[in-house]
Amino acid sequence: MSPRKFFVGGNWKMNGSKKEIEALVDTLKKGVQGDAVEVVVGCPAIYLQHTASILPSNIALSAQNCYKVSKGAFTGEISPAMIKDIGAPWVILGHSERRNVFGESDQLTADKVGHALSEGLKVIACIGEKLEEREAGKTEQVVLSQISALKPAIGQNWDKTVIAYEPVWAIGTGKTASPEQAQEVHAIIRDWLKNEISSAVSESTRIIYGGSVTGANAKDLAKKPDIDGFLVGGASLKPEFVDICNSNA
Ligand SMILES: O=C(COP(=O)(O)O)NO
Repeated sequence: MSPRKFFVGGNWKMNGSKKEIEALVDTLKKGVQGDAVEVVVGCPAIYLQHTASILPSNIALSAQNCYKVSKGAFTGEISPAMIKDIGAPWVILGHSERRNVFGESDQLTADKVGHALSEGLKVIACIGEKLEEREAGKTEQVVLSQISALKPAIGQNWDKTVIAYEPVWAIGTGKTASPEQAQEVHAIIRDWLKNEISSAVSESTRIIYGGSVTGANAKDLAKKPDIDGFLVGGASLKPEFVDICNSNA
C-alpha cells in the first residue's frame, strides 16, 4: 500500500454528452464520499465548463490536453489560461493517444507540461512503452527517456505533477499489467526521481497506473507500494469507477 495520498483520475476521452455527464456525476456524488482519495475527472474540452458547474467539491476537474502557449493563431487548440478560466485545476498531458495518434513528440509534450505548470495548472503527465518496446526489453529505456524529457519542463513543480505510467499495450485492450509488472516499472520511476531529482520528490510524487484498470483488478494493483493510484479510461465512464476510487480502502 502506498504512503502517499491515493489519486484516481478518470479519463473520459472523446466520450459523453451533457446528459451522460450529469448521470455520471450523480453516481460519483453518491459513491465518492469525503476526500480520503484525490479524485480528478478528465472530460472533453467542450464539456469542461458544464462539468465544472455540477462537480461536487471533493472531485476536481481536468482537461485532457492543451497547447504550449497562452493564445494565438492555433485553430482548434485550447490554452492552460482558458482551462483555469473555466475552473479546472488539472490537465492530462502526453497521453499515448496524443503521442501515437496525433504524433506529439517528447519535446512538444515537455513544452506543453512546462507552459501548463507555468500558468498554474497541475499536470498528470503520461509515459509508457509500446508492446514491441516491452517485447524488445526496452521498457526501462523508453519510460526513463520519456520522463527525462519532462525534467527541465517540470523544474521545481514536482509538487504540482502526477506521473501516470500507462503501458500502451494495456490501454483499451483489457490486457492489464499484472501488479508485479506495474510495480516493477513504478519502482524504476521512483528510483529515477530519487537519483535525478531528490529523495523528497521521490517520496512525495504520486506515480499512478493506467491501462485496463477495472473494479475487479484495482484492489490488487493498489496493494503495491509504488502504485499510488490510477488513470482510468473505459471504466471511468461506468459506475465501477466508484469502486476503483475506493480500491485502496
Ligand atoms: O488511457 C487510459 C486507460 O484507458 P483504459 O482504462 O480504457 O485502458 N488512461 O488515460
